[in-house]
Amino acid sequence: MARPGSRRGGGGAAEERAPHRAGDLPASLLFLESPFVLLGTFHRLIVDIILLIRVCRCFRRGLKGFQGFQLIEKDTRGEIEEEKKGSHVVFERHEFIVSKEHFPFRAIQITRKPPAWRTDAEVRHLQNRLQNLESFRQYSPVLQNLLAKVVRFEQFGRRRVIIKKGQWAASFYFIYFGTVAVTDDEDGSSAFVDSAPTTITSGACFGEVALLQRTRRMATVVCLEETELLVVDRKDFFKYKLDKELKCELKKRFDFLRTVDLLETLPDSSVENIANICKAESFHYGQVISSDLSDPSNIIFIAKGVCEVLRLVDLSTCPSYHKWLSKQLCLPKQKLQMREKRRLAAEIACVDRFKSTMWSSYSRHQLNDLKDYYVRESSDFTKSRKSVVITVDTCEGSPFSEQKLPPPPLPEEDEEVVQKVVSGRAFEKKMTYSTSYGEMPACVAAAVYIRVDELHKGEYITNLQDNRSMILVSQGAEIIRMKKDKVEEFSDDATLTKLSNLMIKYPSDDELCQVFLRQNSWEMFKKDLLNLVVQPKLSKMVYPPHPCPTEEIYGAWCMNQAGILDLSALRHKKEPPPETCRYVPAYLGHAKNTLPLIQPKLIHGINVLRSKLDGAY
Ligand SMILES: Nc1ncnc2c1ncn2[C@@H]1O[C@@H]2COP(=O)(O)O[C@H]2[C@H]1O
Repeated sequence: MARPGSRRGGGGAAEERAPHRAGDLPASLLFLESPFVLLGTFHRLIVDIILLIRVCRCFRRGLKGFQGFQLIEKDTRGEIEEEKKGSHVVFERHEFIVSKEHFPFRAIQITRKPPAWRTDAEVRHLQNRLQNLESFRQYSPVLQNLLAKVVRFEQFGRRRVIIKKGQWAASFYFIYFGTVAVTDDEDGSSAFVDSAPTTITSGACFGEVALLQRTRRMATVVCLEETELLVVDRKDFFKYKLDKELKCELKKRFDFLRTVDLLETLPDSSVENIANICKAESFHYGQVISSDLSDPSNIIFIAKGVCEVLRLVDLSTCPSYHKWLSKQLCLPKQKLQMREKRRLAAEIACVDRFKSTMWSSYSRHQLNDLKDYYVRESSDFTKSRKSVVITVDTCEGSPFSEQKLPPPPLPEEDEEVVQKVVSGRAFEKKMTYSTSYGEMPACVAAAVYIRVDELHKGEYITNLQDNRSMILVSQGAEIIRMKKDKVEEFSDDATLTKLSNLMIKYPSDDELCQVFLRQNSWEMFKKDLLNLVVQPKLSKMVYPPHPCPTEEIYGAWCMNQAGILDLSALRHKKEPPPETCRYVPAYLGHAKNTLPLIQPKLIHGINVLRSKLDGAY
């Protein structure tokens, strides 16, 4: 039997005749045969494999910070955890990223299966998960089940274009997580420069128009952030009659817009076009619909329910507040005796008589000079009213500053100081601010939300006369929000005139402040009256129905936990607790780009020193 080795030399007699010597072998054979060369090659191979493993590990670590980590199989995740145990302690980013808002890992696994492979239990699981989506919830349970059988999961990063304007439609989308913008350009770049782009957020759906009307895409849809979508492909869209549901939705929007007085002169086709380019959004009670209504390019229609327009009024910029405060802070501590009152009245009458005598003693010429003087004074006063100058009280012990100096510039390198200013801590204790009514302690700088308007079904809001930021809050409403130029595109002359003439004017901050102060004193009176009537009955009870508030309910400064600024506490010169800062600092729109001059506290009411109501009975 021929041995394998015998064939290597080519067989033949010559091999037998002349045994091989190393020098005679071909180079390739030499290479194979040398154990050192073999070892070297093996070593290189091992080094390459180790390098490859390291690179893969780096990639996997990197992926964990990315949401796509969810797409890595579970076993791989386990492996990574194993590797972690031996390595340094690292920040587990995915622990924080995977939240209930993201599409869960198990649901992703189900959507990755072809529809035929999904079990009933898996379809039910998916259907339950999709209940988070407002637009999905509206469908009948049967349709929901059918959709759960076919949806695909897709995840895109910021700036990724999902739908390109002008292309034929292939899919319909539900947003599970994230926000997309609708733009008119093809690459969606305008969404990142537009201050208020048209957005669609989680829970809503898009991409139905081109499918329903069998036309090309009417707009580009681009991701504003990392976005998770559930996709229904064209064939499933028609197979499960999703088109019927969406046509119903479109009809509802059309019916509503038909009732809006602004669009009453438009033909049905134009209203239908407008209905095509908008979405109805539902908001629960108390949810903020828009935190800044000042953008004139948007228009919001109230399709259902009621919305409130709120204004966060910074009382520390309102002259009426300072006038009111100056009166409150000068209130006599004790109730005046009758005799004392008479004496004061007599004094005032004396002063008045003296003044009137003086005025009548002036000549006409002198009176004119005086008038000039006062006009100049009052114009200075108006100027000073516009800007509240803040002064830092440098003298220890005194809560009120005598100097009216501009605030000293902050040393840039002193980060701690900057931090303090930003957080509002720098304004504690030592700060006063000067107003036309004198120095005010910073602790009375307060801001309050005031309702300026209420919008009902069929009403709309746009074109605010001034650019103060207003907040729109839902009272359980459904709204339709769109760009004004889109409405204008389909409008006739009558509608355009109506739109351009529309100017919504709300009272100034100072007027709102006056309303607040009036309401506040009425609230305080009601409270006092209630105490007067209810207290004697309560005192007869062994246990009060609610625990009585103690001194501890006072947090920082003179603000209690119910958000009532207590000026009577300020009069008693109660020392504020030093470092505790439990009040809510108000975020004011006008201070967006600057450091806050003064940090107002968000309050609900003001408590002042009041005389007892006992005498009223
Ligand atoms: N103004 C808008 N507001 C909300 N969604 C819109 C608006 N304009 C277009 N869309 C959606 O963006 C989608 C783009 O593709 P379609 O035209 O298929 O369907 C469109 C609508 O679903």
